[in-house]
Amino acid sequence: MAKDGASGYADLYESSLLPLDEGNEPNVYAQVIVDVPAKQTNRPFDYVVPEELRAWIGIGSRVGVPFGPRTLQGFVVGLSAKSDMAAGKLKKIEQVLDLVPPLNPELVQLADWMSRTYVCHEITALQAMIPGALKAKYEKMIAVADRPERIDSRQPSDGEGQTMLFAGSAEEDAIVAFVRQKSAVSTEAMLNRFPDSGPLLKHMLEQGTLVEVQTVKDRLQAKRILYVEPAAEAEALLEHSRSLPSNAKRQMEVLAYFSENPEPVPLSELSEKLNVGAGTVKGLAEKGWLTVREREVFRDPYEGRKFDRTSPLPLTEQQREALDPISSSLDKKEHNVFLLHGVTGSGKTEVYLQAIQQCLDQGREAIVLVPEISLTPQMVERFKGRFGDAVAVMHSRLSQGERYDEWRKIGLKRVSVVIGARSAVFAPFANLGLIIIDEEHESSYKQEESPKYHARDVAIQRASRHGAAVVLGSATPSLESFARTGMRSSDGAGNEAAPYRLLTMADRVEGRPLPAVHIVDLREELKEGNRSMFSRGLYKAIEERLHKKEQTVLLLNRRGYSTFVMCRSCGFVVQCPHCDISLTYHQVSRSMRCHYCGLSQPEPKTCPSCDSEHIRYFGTGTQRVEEELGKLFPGIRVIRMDVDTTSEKGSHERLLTRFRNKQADVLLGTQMVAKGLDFPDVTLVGVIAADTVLHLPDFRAAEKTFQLLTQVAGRAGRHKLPGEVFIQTYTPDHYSIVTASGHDYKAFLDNELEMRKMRGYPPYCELALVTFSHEQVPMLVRAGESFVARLKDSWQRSRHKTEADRSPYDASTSYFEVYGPVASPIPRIKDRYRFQCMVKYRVGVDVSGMLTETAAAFDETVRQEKLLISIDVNPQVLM
Ligand SMILES: Nc1ncnc2c1ncn2[C@@H]1O[C@H](COP(=O)(O)OP(=O)(O)OP(=O)(O)O)[C@@H](O)[C@H]1O
Ligand SMILES: [Zn+2]
Ligand SMILES: [Zn+2]
Repeated sequence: MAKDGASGYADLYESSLLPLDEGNEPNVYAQVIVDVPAKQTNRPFDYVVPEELRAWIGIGSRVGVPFGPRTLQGFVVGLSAKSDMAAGKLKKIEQVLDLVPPLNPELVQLADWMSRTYVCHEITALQAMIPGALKAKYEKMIAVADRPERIDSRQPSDGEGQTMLFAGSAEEDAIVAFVRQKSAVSTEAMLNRFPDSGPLLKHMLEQGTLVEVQTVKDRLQAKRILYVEPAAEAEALLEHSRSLPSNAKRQMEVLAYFSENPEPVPLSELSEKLNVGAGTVKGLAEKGWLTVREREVFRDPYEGRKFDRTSPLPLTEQQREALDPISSSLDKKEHNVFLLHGVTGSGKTEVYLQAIQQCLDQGREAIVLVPEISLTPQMVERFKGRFGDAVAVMHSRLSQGERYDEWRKIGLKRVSVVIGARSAVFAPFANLGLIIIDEEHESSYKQEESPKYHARDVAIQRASRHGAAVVLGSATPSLESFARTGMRSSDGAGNEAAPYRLLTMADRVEGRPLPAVHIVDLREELKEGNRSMFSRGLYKAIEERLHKKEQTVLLLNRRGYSTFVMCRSCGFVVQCPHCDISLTYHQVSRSMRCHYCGLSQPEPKTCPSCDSEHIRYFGTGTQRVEEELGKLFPGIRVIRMDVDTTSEKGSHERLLTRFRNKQADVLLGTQMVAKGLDFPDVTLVGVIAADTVLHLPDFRAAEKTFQLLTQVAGRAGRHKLPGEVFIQTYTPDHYSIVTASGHDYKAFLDNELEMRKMRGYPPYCELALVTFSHEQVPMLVRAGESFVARLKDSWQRSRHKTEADRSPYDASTSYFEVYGPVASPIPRIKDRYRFQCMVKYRVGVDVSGMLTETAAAFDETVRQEKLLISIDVNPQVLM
């Protein structure tokens, strides 16, 4: 058959299978990505758009399409007048799942970009953009075997059998008519209608008169409730009322009510208000005096909550200087990325709010991303307080229904601001003006499962297509972002064109001072006989707060719990001699290993540095801290906030509200207590052990330590009362701790950049991590080594290609190294061993392309040997 598109179209006209009218609309074909995340299906398939569905199908529509023997959900990613496929092979779209496409052309293009950038299937990217409620649910239904429609390449038609179709009994005819009328019927509905038809149905299915089809359903429907409204004017209602028998008191009351309140009211509300049953209302509806109808409602997670309206604050000079460039970028509808570096309490939120106001005034829309953990009522209040019902809120603690409804408000244009965690970056706005990412340094903006995207990069992609501004805000910007504000390119870091613009707010509002920070050397405490987890300084400070009725925040970071080995006498941490990261302790083998180079050595009995015997793996739990607080300060009221106490829905908020209402003296917790909280009476912050993050086997360990300490310190003294901070540590001289105590981001940056440059880590290069897992180690080693060899080979080939047309002076970007394979830091999960290799490269190298190509060569092994290969471009977690 003709491959050429035009003649393919002509073929269709002749084809008896697809009778098309003359003078058709041009968009007769749809390109559909189907819901099968596999390499073979990772491309659009052509389908015919039937005449009757044409009005409903657009780019971004969800459809049900026949695929092999099944019906699958798919996304329409293109529409065209031509198809390269042979006409006889094309099937029709069976269903459209939404009246309005849930995605738009821009998001569909974004999915394509994501699949190429993050090495994932396009369907995986598309699915990540819609709420869980819209993920496909498949249901078996019965349909009439409509031969012409069902004929396809797999099922050559010989015309036989069709003539037999209606040669059945009267009951068979009735069944066929019934099914035909409904297009498809569930077995259940069928047996309801024809109670004894079980055997006949089976026979009809076997015979081929009926077929079993699979249809696509939503997991969740929009919620509908019954509303009652008057069907006549007030006068007429009262007249009807007078015509009722005198004992129909209830009915009279209802009519009287509607004569005064003509607006529709939910049936349940009416029943409650007037104390009448549904029967009374039904009686009146049957008389034609009232109308009862179903209406869609939104499940509102903030229903009944009042948000006091706020108006814009007069800006401080620093806020004004930060807002101006954003403002003029919005004015020009230019795409720009701003990095707003503002110290804790400098009033970044007010800058966001006023920028959003301007964006809304332009008739454009805004997205605000915040880390899940700081999506507290306090944060929501600030946005709802300023923009009221124009705000939708999306976070994971909403029920699936609530999430779906908040999301639907976007498509229905009921809201123009979305505030949410990572996935809110996909809010299907069509006219975006501004995307704000608060606490931009947070690693939770990176999704750890496929698609392994970073919300910051996705936001910038989207904004560039909309001519929108992006504001990345933080008191402790990530090194990667800061580098993009224009570090000298001779460093090799950042782009010469400085893709981000830096905006700085160096002071807290109203001249409030940053808190005074004390570093406490825990080795000294031990020397002086204090074996408690509280230093004398911190102890006294807590005691003082209890006395003054002020509040304390205590941070205990449990990340890295028990995994590194440290000397309690001198603070020495056992490190890899080749990689400058701490070795990870393995309890089972009592050994320590390096996860970058594979070095392994036994656990030391004494400290290699000071010979002390107090060397062991390190860690403390929040529960133990709570117990000790109770012992030291009898009667102290502690709120403990960690994974154990916050697993229940709403518990996080409840705990914070209790703390805000001063029902506790101390808020003790993990990283959760470090971010975004703004409580006026918190004047003391204590960090139990600052070292826990510092020694993680992660090149970002120092950066994370600095960020965490700066953020948690920033909770103290944000209002009238001045704050004080105690950082307890075994490594008081580490630059991340020293610079954090001085609130000195620049000094930290200088130190850290030096380190990164020396060791070759971002922002001096980019990373990609490939993790292999399998039940058997030899298999892994073989696969890993062969993967690395192929990848290097792919690089050699592509380098020769690109170097041919590069000027001899430009060698700077040509950088590509592969390290490993070595065992992963978590060497076994669920009985599968894990190996990894790390790729270091510079921007300009198409690492995603090379990884895709290399991985493709392992398809067979992956399938036959159950080998798993996971690719993470720009990983945040190296485990
Ligand atoms: N222009 C202003 N005039 C008076 N008060 C202000 C102004 N701007 C902000 N504030 C107040 O200053 C406090 C700190 O502001 P905000 O919480 O926005 O800081 P932030 O920069 O986001 O800090 P963090 O990074 O610690 O979250 C808030 O209580 C806020 O209401
Ligand atoms: Zn020691
Ligand atoms: Zn090493």
